[in-house]
Amino acid sequence: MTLELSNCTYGYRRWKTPVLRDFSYALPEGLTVLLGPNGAGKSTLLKLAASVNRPQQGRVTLDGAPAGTPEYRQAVAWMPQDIVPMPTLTAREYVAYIGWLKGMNRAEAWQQARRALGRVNLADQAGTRTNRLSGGQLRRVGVAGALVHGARVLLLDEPTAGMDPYQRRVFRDILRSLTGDVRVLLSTHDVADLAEEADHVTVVYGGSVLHHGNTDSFLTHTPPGTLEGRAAEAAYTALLRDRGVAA
Ligand SMILES: Nc1ncnc2c1ncn2[C@@H]1O[C@H](COP(=O)(O)OP(=O)(O)OP(=O)(O)O)[C@@H](O)[C@H]1O
Repeated sequence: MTLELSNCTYGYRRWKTPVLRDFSYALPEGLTVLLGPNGAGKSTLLKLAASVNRPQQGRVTLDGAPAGTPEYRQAVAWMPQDIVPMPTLTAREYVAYIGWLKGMNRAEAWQQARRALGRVNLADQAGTRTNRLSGGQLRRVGVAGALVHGARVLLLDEPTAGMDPYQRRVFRDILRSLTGDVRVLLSTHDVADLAEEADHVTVVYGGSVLHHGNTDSFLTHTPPGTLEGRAAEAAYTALLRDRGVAA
């Protein structure tokens, strides 16, 4: 199963330089962490892969089938960077609604929403309206929304932002519990937290891929003498500096 962006160009304004230009990328197996400075194009890449936005040029495909079809949307889950609460919906209704939008029937979506909320430790908030949840709780509802329909590709935009350390651990356990050929592309600024857990690391800058490879190859950028537990952060900083990026 391959999610692929081929020669994609995307800009938010026609008269401005595109954010991504002739951008090609194939999502590898397992967990890939997507890193890059603010404004590098991480969210833009995720939105193209999620078929939320369409490239002005190029193609986005899953096993060769084009993005935007119902099959594609069912196979691919996207958690946006900003989860917008819906004041009229409870956490469970919100997650079930995502399941329904992704093609589940109502009963199944309702059932799976309960399960997904349980996985993010929010079963006790299932009946709380989403506008009454804390920022971290709302992000966990977003993660539940990405899990609800059993997608084969998870695109998660800064899923751990605002989560407390315990919930970040719960989230890492969820990632580890994904079975079968589920591919995950996850953007984060919590470099230390996640990069060492990943199978692959992709670093983007200025709309291009600055580094892409398995985690070991990323960690070779760690300068000698780096404190234990700081390897990923130090590797990231060294990599940007070596490529002349002042982030
Ligand atoms: N809706 C929008 N309208 C206009 N420009 C946008 C919009 N969204 C993003 N951009 C611009 O596109 C570029 C890439 O933004 P993007 O959000 O993809 O970066 P990012 O790597 O996710 O950044 P961050 O780490 O800050 O979330 C930035 O220059 C940003 O200002």
